[in-house]
Formats: sequence, structure tokens, C-alpha cells
Amino acid sequence: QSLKVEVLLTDTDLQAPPVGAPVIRQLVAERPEESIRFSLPRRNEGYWLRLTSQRAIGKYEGQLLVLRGPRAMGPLLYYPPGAGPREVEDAEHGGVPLMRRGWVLALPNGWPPSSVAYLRIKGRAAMSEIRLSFASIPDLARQERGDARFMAAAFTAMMLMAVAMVGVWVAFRDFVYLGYGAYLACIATYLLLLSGDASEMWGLAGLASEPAIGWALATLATIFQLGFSLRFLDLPRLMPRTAWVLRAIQWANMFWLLVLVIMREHSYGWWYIGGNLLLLLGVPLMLVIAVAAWRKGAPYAGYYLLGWTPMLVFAAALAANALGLRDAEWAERGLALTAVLESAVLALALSQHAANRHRILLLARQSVERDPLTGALNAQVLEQMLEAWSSPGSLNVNTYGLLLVDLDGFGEVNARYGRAVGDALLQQALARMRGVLRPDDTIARMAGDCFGIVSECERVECELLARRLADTFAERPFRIDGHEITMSVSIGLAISQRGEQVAELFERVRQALRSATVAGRNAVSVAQARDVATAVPAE
Ligand SMILES: Nc1nc2c(ncn2[C@@H]2O[C@H](COP(=O)(O)OP(=O)(O)OP(=O)(O)O)[C@@H](O)[C@H]2O)c(=O)[nH]1
Repeated sequence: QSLKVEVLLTDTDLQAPPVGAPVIRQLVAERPEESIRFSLPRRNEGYWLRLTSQRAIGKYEGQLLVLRGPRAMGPLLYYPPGAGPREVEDAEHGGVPLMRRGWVLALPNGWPPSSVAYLRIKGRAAMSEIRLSFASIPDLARQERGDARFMAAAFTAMMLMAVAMVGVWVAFRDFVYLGYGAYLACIATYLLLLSGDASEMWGLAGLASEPAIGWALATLATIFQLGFSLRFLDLPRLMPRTAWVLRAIQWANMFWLLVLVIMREHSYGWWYIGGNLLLLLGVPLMLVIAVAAWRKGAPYAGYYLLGWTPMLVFAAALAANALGLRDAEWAERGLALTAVLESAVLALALSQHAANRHRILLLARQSVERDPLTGALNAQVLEQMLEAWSSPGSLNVNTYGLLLVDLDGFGEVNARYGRAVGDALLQQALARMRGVLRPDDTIARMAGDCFGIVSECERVECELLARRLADTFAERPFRIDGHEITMSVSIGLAISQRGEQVAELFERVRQALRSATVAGRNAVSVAQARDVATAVPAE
């Protein structure tokens, strides 16, 4: 036997070690490197522990006693063997990963033969498993440095992926990338804050000591994760009711975050439990949903399951641990490791997603099927591109606007100035529209004097684009062969709707264009929803 721990039965808050108190539990480590694992019963009075070492330890051997346990916190009264009592703070910034706190106890006089040490753990420490062992100073330093490096590496990897996701978002302006990047940044910072030393290394120790910041980050991560999952798994289209449930959970998380922000330290007692309950509710649900989406053929659900399953299991184990349901020491480092793996798998899937979209656009742009007069894409290519976007595999989650731009009274131009002037006008009209469009927008000549434009934008942006297109015609005439030709356009605009067939979208935009034509020259008409169109005169 090398080290012995005795849990003593004491009722009162004794100020001196209860030398003669009855022993309620006794644990021993047979070998010096072995750690003693034990859990303490819930008691309001706190605990007295007596430690006995079989082996005498010299003063300069550099040995320490290390007590670890996720909920082992607060000051401890320590009577070292052969020395006077002292108070020891918990190892809050002690460099162990995640929540593994505890105390590091020095042996100022070594361990003189036949002497004992006492520990007074104050208050109502509801403790899960505690591990007690000897450690040498260099060993402990090495272990803590290793832990800190591990966490810093995990943090750096995840942050780099977050930055990459922001880059993809800039290129494609799709929230799915930004949502994932924001999730990564939150979860990486959260994990870093939970690990003491690593956060000190990055100068974040001040943040780490404020629990609300870590909790807020974790909740934000959950909110972003849910938003990302909704779109990544294409849930509103595949499973609309489930999507509704997830949104409700997202709102519940936002509400809970708001409670934390408003109540701050007044909510510390109960907020954490509620937060973990929300996590425990969300985690199994997300797994079930991902499996269901996978079965329904969600194109990226396979990646999702591969990346998330280990991560969610570890997160659930940690949440259960925090609620005192079970001990899961392995979950702590595992969570960081699986978080990095998950980021890598999902970042890979998102890059593939981005590449896919890019490829479709490029293929369309490089198409040889062009209108011979203007060199613009023809109607078939535009339609094929939209079909490819909306097919299940391509996961086009962005809304986009489809515009039909028709030159007003173009037939008269032909009749009055001749067809060659009409041709030149079509070419100049195309050039003028290109001047208004963004590089990512796609324009095609649909027929005669009608052009189709696809622009990835929200409704308001698309309406603005339509008005700017109309204005670019109205504000100055075309000059062709010495003729000054004033032109206006009628524009129909339809915003893509989730689950809508491309043919239906075209039907709506044609209807909108008819309304614009009926409304008179220089009009923009927006198809509000299926089959409904309202005409608004352009300014
Ligand atoms: N110069 C020229 N004219 C063309 C070309 N293709 C079609 N057109 C003419 O474009 C005209 C289109 O006629 P409509 O669709 O009635 O258009 P519009 O005269 O502008 O009438 P609204 O659209 O109702 O204002 C026809 O006269 C076609 O002959 C072409 O490649 N070059």
C-alpha cells in the first residue's frame, strides 16, 4: 500500500483535525503511481479526509498531491504532513482540460514517517468522482503543458476553419457557410475557456472566470448549429414539421440566452441546469432528425452524421455529467477532439457544396450554346442552370430572383430604323444591363427582345436591382447610327420559393412580366407568391 484515504464522520464544523473521529470509508492505492478514485456522499457539513502515506517522502523530492474532479472546487483547508495548516484555492486555472478542476497540494516538509495529512473540504460540495494521486512537479508541469497545447491546437484548427468558412461565405453569400463559421468560432472559444491554461495562454483568463460568458458562447453555438442544420439538411423542404420543432428549440435557446444576459449572476443558480436540459433535449433529437433526413435522401446528411455523432455523444455525456447523472471523465478531452473532427468533416462537406455550386455556374458560363447576336447565354442554358441548382444534390438553399426584362416597343424600332439598328440596340441593351449586374449574376437572351437574369439576392435587393435596370434604360437614350432612340423596359420579377419547380417559377415570372406590360411602359412587377402579381410603376 502506498497512499490511504480515510473519510471521517464529523457533524460539526470542527476547526482542528478530528483525530479520533470514526472512519466511514477507507481507500488505498497499492502503488505510488496509482490514483485513488472515490466519490463523497452529499453532505451539507462538508468533509474531513485523512491521508496516510506508507512511504516517507523527503522534503526535496518535489512531490505533490493532486486532487482532481470536475466539481471539486472552492477553497480547501489543508494540514500538510508535518507542517501547519493552510488554505488552498482550487486549480481553476490549473491547466487541465475542460472542467477537470481540483487542488494541487504541496508537501512543504515532504512526508515524515508516520505522519498524516488532513483535508477539510468546506461546504456542500456535491462531488462526482475525485482522483487523488502523487505527482512530481516536472510531471505535473509536463501534463499541464500537454493539455494546454492540445487545447490551443484544437482551438487554432477550429478557428482556421471558421475563417475559411467566412471566406466561402464572402464568395457565395450563402448563410449556410456563415452560420457554420459562427458556430465554429463560438464552440472553439467555449472549449478554450473551459480549459484553464490554454485560455491563459491566449490572455482570456479574465473571460474564463466569468461563467456567464462560457455559457452564452455555448448557447450561441447551439443556436448557430440549429440554424445551420436546418439548411444543411434541407429540412424545411424534406421535413417541414420537424423544421418547425427545431426552430422552436432555437427560439427557446435564444430566450434562455436573453434570460442570462438580463439576469446575469442572479440566474447562476438555475440557469446552468436549464441550459444543460435544453442541450440534452436537442442532442438526441438532432441525431434522430439527421438519420431521418439521411433516409429521405438529404444530400449532405451522411457527412452530418459522420461529423456530428461522436461530437453529440460527447456533448451529451458532458451535459449528463454536469447534471450529476454520471461520470464521464473521458468526455472532456474527447469533446475537444471530436469537435475538431466534426469541424473538419463538415468544412469538407461545405467546401464540396461550394465547389459544386461554382461548377454549375462555371459550366453555364462556359456553355457554347449562346445567342449568336449578343453572345449572351441562351434560354435553355439558363433553365438548365436553375434546374441543376434546385435538384436535391446541389442543395441550393439561397433564394434568388429571376427577372425577365422586355424592351418596350422594340418592334417599332425595327420598323422605323431597320433591323440592323434593332440588332445593335439589342447588343447595347445587353451591355447596359451588364453594367448594373454583379459579376455573379447571370444574364441570358430568352427570345427576341426579352432577357432573363438570375441574381442571388433577397427580395428587397432583387426589387432594387429591377428598378436600377429599368432606370438605366429610362435615364438616357441609345445612340445608334446617328439615331437617338429612347427605350424603356418592362420587368417581371419572381423570387424563388422553397420546393418550387423551375417551371413554376418561370410561369410566375412570365405572369409578372405580363402584369408589368399591362401596367404600361417602364414598369416593374413583382410576383409576390405563386400566381399573385402586383404591378408597381418604376420610379
Ligand atoms: N432586330 C432584331 N429584331 C428581332 C430579333 N428577334 C426578334 N426581333 C423582333 O423583336 C420584336 C419583338 O416583338 P414583340 O415581342 O411584340 O415586342 P415589342 O414590339 O417590344 O412589343 P412589347 O414587348 O409588347 O412592348 C419583333 O418585331 C421581332 O421581329 C433580332 O434578333 N433582331
